[in-house]
Amino acid sequence: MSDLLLQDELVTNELGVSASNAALQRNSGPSFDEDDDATPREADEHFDKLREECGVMAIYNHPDAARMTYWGLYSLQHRGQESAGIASADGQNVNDIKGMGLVSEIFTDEVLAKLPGHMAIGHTRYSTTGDSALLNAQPISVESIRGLIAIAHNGNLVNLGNSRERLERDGAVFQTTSDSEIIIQLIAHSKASTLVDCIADSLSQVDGAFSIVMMTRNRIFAARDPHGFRPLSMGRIPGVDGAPDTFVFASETCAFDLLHAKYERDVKPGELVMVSEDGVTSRYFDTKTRQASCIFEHVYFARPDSRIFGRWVQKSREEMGRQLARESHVDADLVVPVPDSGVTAALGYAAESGIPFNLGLIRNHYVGRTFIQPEQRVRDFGVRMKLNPVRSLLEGKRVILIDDSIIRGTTSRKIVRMVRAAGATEVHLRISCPPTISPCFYGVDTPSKKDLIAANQSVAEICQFIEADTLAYLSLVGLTHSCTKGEPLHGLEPGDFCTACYTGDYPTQWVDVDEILPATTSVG
Ligand SMILES: O=P(O)(O)OC[C@H]1O[C@H](OP(=O)(O)OP(=O)(O)O)[C@H](O)[C@@H]1O
Ligand SMILES: NC(=O)CC[C@H](N)C(=O)O
Ligand code: SF4
Ligand SMILES: [Mg+2]
Repeated sequence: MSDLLLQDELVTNELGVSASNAALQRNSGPSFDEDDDATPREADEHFDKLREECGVMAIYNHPDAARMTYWGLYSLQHRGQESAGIASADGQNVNDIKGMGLVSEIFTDEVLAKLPGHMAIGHTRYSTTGDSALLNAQPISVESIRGLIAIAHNGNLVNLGNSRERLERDGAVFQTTSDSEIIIQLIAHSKASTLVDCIADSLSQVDGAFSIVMMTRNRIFAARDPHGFRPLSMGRIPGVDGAPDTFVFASETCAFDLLHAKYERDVKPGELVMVSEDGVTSRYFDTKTRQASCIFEHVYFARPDSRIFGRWVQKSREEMGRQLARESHVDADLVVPVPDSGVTAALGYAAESGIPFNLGLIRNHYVGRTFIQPEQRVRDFGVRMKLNPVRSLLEGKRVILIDDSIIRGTTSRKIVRMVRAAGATEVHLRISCPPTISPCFYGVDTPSKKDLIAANQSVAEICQFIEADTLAYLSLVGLTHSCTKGEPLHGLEPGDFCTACYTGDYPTQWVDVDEILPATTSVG
């Protein structure tokens, strides 16, 4: 038994926070059976659509632009599963088709045939402002004196103030209750002389997180907010036999691989890129703001096969695991990841500690992400439906479980019990980020403070609640180090990340958007 195990109170060291649970009170809180009273049918009836983040995609100069966008969105499905849409243009007309549900459910061959043209933009949505309804599905198109313009947005605006009322007084007719439409209405009502100036003018008026792609009948635009909260990359498919190249923009570079597009660069914070028949041009609408890219993209959201903010997610996650092993070692027989997002960090932890790695929990691939399910009963059932222990691996073993984060504590509590019930003699939990103590206002729908377990309980109390023998989180220094280590050329410095959900120190002023745009399906 390690020293860590013998300690019963919160242990804070230079790098991390940890706690042990030698005096487990296994009878405190609801019992396993009480937690599990949702039947499959009840759970199914209450199962909300999975909610993560939005994905955006754009393509310029391809004969089958809508189909390419479809494939790109398919790779970005993990960023949003509530609704999806594609708008295409052929130089004259813009058409769009949107629907509720998954990309593959909405876009059949027949539907894609109704989206002609060599340009397209697309979106997979997970709502943060405005409810999850067809009218808020994206791309959103608005007619202006400069023609029709369509937008797809990942992020969340925070300074909406009275801009919606002001625009309505100027004659804007809003079609949606989402924040994204404000950007496009500001463009349509800008007094600047050219479309590019109108866009730059609009983008410099809004604050918060926006990685956007836009399309007119003959141009594509891509832009990122000055903090660079959300990712957005540009890729290129070389033209065959002297034909012009195809340009692609996507939230994550994993979308490029399927299209045989080569990653070229990130759209920079505060940059507006335009692609037209004259080629690619770029300008900055803000150069003074400090970068604050979302570190949670590296911890949880993005796929490990994506390069985010100039750095492979796989590299960051593996290093998080290694650093976690250095900060909070515990003697054990087996390192077991909590799939999916815990897998890469667990590989790093095992490599650094020399403790064998194995898949002691098997994931059902037909159940998605659970942490933002609306009802506790459903979340409880969702975890059990999704993850199942491998008794033959766990029996008689001292197990270290590795997960990327604890939000409400639902997953951890279930998994620790599950692994113990499968015969593990000790269960130690290691988390590859610091305690999540504050909600996000920048496009990730983490719950309010009252539901974030680490905002209300100490690490020792959480350890007791989840019934682990010990619990330790990665330190903030360890996390930023893991996302920057060995990246001298393209990556970010530790200070270039937003870490507000671990510190409560937000890079922008924020307003609760629900107060400004209440979730309602009625418009006008
Ligand atoms: O403390 P909780 O409220 O339970 O939330 C934390 C869990 O939620 C996430 O997993 P999720 O199932 O959403 O997705 P994943 O398959 O990508 O890990 C995260 O990876 C944790 O496992
Ligand atoms: N998660 C997101 O990026 C959401 C985009 C936008 N705020 C919406 O609610 O539609
Ligand atoms: S608050 Fe957290 S989740 Fe939100 S942008 Fe900042 S680091 Fe990312
Ligand atoms: Mg998980």
